[in-house]
Amino acid sequence: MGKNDILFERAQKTIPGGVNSPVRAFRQVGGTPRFVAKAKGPYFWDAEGTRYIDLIMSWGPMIAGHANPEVVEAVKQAAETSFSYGAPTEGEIELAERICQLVPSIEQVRMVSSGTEATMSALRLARGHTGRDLIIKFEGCYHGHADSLLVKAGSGLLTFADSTQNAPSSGGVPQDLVKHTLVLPYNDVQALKEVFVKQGDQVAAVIIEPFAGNMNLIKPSKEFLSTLRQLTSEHGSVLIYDEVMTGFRVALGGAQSLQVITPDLTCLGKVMGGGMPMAAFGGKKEIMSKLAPLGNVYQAGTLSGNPVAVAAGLKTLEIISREGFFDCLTGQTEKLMSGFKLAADEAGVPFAVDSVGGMFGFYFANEVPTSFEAVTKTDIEAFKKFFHLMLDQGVYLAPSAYEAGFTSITHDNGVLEEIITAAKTAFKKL
Ligand SMILES: Cc1ncc(COP(=O)(O)O)c(C=O)c1O
Ligand SMILES: N[C@H](C=O)CCC(=O)O
Repeated sequence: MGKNDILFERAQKTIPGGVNSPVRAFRQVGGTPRFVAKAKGPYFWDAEGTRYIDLIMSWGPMIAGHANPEVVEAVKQAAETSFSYGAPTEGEIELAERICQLVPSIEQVRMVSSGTEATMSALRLARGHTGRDLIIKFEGCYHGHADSLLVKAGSGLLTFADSTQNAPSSGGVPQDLVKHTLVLPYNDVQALKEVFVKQGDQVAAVIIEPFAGNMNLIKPSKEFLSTLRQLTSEHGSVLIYDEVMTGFRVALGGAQSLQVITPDLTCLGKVMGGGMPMAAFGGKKEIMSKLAPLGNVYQAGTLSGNPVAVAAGLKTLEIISREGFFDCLTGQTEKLMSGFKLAADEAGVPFAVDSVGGMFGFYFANEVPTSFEAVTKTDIEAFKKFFHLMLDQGVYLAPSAYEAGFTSITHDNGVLEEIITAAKTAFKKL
């Protein structure tokens, strides 16, 4: 029994399932989760001292590489002055100003401590603003674990719940609570139009992952997005871009800058906190001013705008704003995916790849899927084998075929070469 097994056994005694977030438990792929001891750049080392190339990067945040020296220094300096005040700081203003500058659809922003809080608060705000109850989400999208969003949800829910039913994907969520949540297939223009014809004047908000990353990576069509923007505008519904994953990861201005769509509200998280518990939601001033203490929509948090997280976030945003950062990250991610594709082709394995900025998806299928239904038809058994063959060679992929992958600026050519060499071996053994 190795140290990881020993730790997993020990963890399961005091932590449900041995993990503090379900997808870490390797439920889809089987085997023992790696317990991380330390990380640097594109690598982490587990409790047994084995080095892995990390292609999850904390599920997105570590875009500047693990333990980036500049971010570490900023955090150290902030920590010297206390970890939290529960009172406003100048750093929060700087971060808010920076976010508004980088994502122009955001005129005002409120900071929270997790992506779940961001989407939950954005929905409450949208409902308060419109005076309507109904929300629309899309199949396979995950927006955190707020009750009303746990219907046909992606990410970990796809590996342990039946997310095909129009019922809560989680126990403990009353049917009554999700009756105000309508779920539509991603990329289905017709379904969207039909709902708006019938119930458009009841829709408070439509929330979407603008590049879905919680059912592997699925991209929206241009027509789908423009219809979405048009219908929500026509019917006075709030369009919420959940950019917790894509914000500051697919491009400096997020998915909305690539798609040239202006949402009413945007949710951010992950990269904006540089790996610290930090997230935000923001958008039109007209809507944001409905929030307490100005308006009657209540939202609060003891640790919101935490100074140490703000320092990590500000430094990370500074790093990713440097010239060439996103060109380099995007190029490296594309190179990684074409390396995978070539290796699969050489081995005669049906395989498709996609990427945007520092986010990627690969599929054991002949073509890139465009819906949740299509993702479920990919060869999950082949994925599981591939995952373990890569892990055995020191490459750490997301332990589920329903998650996107993430690179960082430290995934340089040498690192890519090592991953692609491992992939060649893995495809040959499949
Ligand atoms: C698109 C999206 N929204 C919301 C969340 C929830 O964020 P958090 O895990 O920080 O609560 C996540 C990730 O978990 C996500 O990927
Ligand atoms: N897919 C999730 C977020 O992006 C994975 C993170 C988690 O829930 O632990």
